[in-house]
Amino acid sequence: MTGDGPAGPAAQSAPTRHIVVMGVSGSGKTTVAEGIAAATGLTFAEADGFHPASNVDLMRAGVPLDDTHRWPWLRELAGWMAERATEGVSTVLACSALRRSYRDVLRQGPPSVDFVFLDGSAEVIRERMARRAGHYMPASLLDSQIATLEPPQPDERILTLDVALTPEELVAAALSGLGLLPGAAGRPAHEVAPPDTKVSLPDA
Ligand SMILES: Nc1ncnc2c1ncn2[C@@H]1O[C@H](COP(=O)(O)OP(=O)(O)O)[C@@H](O)[C@H]1O
Ligand SMILES: O=C(O)[C@H](O)[C@@H](O)[C@H](O)[C@H](O)COP(=O)(O)O
Repeated sequence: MTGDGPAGPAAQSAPTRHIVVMGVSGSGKTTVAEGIAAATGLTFAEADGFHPASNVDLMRAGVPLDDTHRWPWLRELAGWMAERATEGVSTVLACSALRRSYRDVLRQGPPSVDFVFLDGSAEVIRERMARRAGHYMPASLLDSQIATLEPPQPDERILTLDVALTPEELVAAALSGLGLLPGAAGRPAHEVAPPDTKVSLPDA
């Protein structure tokens, strides 16, 4: 049987895209990842939803996670992306992915992963966390998130955006920088864009 699975014939030819919007807690990952999903049709997931209750209980109590708490969670996220890839489904994930080694675990999932890093002033982020209602993550954990963060290394070729931009500006910059077009459901820009469309990636 070919071409009539859940993903349809396109899944046989077009590679899927897998975007991870990364950054410390409160940097706007969920907001931007949801915006990318809304604009493109990529399937959205929130990495927070993959944490076991024991991890959430720690964070709620103001205790930072360590590697032992994160490895199984990261492997599960990589597996989720890999499963979607086999179904021909492109994805966008909001996930802190603070360390290079964490990002490397995610890269072991689907055939390719593109990261967008939301970077910016701790004070702006702290203020947003303090105002955010109904989230388990206390603003007091921001310092440990910043201490854990390993900013993207040049060879990772990660698109970095300033959290000071509006959500709309961030989503537009992400779509452009990633070569994603509205409604394209993650197909590479060269398959859907006219030849003169400008797609910018960070310098290698
Ligand atoms: N670019 C932005 N400008 C202003 N407020 C933002 C922006 N991005 C997110 N927010 C707000 O900041 C808070 C944290 O954003 P959120 O998307 O939950 O971050 P994260 O998923 O990284 O923890 C939320 O209340 C959200 O509405
Ligand atoms: O690895 C971690 O320490 C957590 O994943 C953390 O980075 C994450 O940010 C929290 O789960 C809070 O969730 P928000 O990022 O949505 O605030």
